[in-house]
Amino acid sequence: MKVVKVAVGVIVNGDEILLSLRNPQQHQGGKWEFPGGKVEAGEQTVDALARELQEELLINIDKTSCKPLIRVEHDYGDKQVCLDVYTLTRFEGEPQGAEQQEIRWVRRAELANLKFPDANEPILAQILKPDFLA
Ligand SMILES: Nc1nc2c([nH]c(=O)n2[C@H]2C[C@H](O)[C@@H](COP(=O)(O)OP(=O)(O)OP(=O)(O)O)O2)c(=O)[nH]1
Ligand SMILES: [Mg+2]
Repeated sequence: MKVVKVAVGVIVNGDEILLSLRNPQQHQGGKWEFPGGKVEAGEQTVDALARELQEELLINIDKTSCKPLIRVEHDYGDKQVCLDVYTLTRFEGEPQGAEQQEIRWVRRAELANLKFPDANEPILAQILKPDFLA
């Protein structure tokens, strides 16, 4: 099966992280996600991340503030994904759910109470480490 390469952004503001609710008709619909999307052929991952965050949230990120956090490979059975996850702290514009999706700033300690796709487990573990972003 072909692996879908995905650029994912953990957008951090102090102790809060920006989440986006996947639309019900999408793969893994109805679950919270870190915004991002598929990397196109020939595209650099951070460029894909910037493009996706512009499309989904109408923000312009500072690519130099993007730091690799973790790579997660996960097989959903119907779909295999490789998530390249970056933290970022600097962007311009006020985030909006440009694709009619709900968005929400959530404190790190609250993340454990929300439903995420299975692939996100190791990402959440990284974010919940005491030295995250230290
Ligand atoms: N963005 C994002 N995708 C995730 C996360 N966790 C996870 O398993 N995924 C999966 C779900 C999808 O199969 C894939 C991302 O695809 P996507 O649907 O967001 O791609 P896209 O934004 O380019 O959207 P589309 O135009 O294809 O609908 O990665 C996550 O935290 N964020
Ligand atoms: Mg997306």
